[in-house]
Amino acid sequence: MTPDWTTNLVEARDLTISFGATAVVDTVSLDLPKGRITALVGESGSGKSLIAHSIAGILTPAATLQAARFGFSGVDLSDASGSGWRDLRGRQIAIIFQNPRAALSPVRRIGQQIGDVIARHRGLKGAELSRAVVEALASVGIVDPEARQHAYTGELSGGMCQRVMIALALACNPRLLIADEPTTGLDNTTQAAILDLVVEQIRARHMACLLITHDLALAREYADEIRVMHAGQIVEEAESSRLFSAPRHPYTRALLGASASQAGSIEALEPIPGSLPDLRGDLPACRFADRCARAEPRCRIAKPLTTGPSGARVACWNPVS
Ligand SMILES: Nc1ncnc2c1ncn2[C@@H]1O[C@H](COP(=O)(O)OP(=O)(O)OP(=O)(O)O)[C@@H](O)[C@H]1O
Repeated sequence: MTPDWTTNLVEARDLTISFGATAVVDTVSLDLPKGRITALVGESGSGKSLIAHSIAGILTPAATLQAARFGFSGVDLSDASGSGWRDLRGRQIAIIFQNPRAALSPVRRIGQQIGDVIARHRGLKGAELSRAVVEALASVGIVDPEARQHAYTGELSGGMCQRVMIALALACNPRLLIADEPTTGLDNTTQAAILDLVVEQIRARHMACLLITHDLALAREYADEIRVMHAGQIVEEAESSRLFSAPRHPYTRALLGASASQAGSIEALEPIPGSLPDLRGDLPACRFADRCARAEPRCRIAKPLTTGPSGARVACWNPVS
């Protein structure tokens, strides 16, 4: 199929990321549509951050990346020397991480840090630059931005630092925001405020957003689309409302059953059987097969991808109907 750049900002087909002979991300296909939030969920170690890093261009050089297609609005993301790559990584793709305090300089005032980015990307100077800095801080809900621009990160709360990170990320009007566990470590109220802000900005700017999280409640509340990862493979893809009301892959079911927010009560919590497989070993085609009560012999040989009537896709021979 030809890429659909009117709908999607990023299209990956059969993306594989390996360390030596070990494929830690295995033939993943992922689209990031404009104006929508796509959440990548799964247990720790399932490959979520490596996918984010590969899109952002910050994948460790120790990793090898292969893909049938890996593009951003027509620019090849796998070709670091290609034209457009530098502009893409510097301007059009922004990433925010957990622990914003570590990503910001402790010795420069926050207004100066935002000013540096705006000056570099938009070429503003003097009064125009000062105005843009204050506007950037105001747009992420920093109260009294005129005064706050002079603060150092040590004088701000964790939630305020994340707002500053978001202001920095959005300062050059990127088209894609990657949010990698952006609210881990923040209290519930601050978490909600930060994610409300991210959603508001994504919608207003018609950006695409990749939200990486292990928190299913958060994905359910804020994402439009969910992609469920297990051991480097995407096992189910669906709109958020559909995935949570009718999960079809046995792993998705197990993940929901093991989540305190989704199980309904502590008594109803059920641990996921087994653990993530050792990716260095001999793996079945479906990497969940050894943990799955519904596995069949063919699950070890091939992994299907079937599309249901709602458009949801499940990589399973024997999905829950
Ligand atoms: N530099 C590296 N060398 C070898 N293996 C690596 C390296 N970086 C990551 N991996 C492996 O790749 C797999 C996926 O890691 P990744 O960080 O993407 O997972 P994740 O789903 O984001 O987990 P978490 O939620 O804990 O961040 C893991 O098995 C990890 O051990």
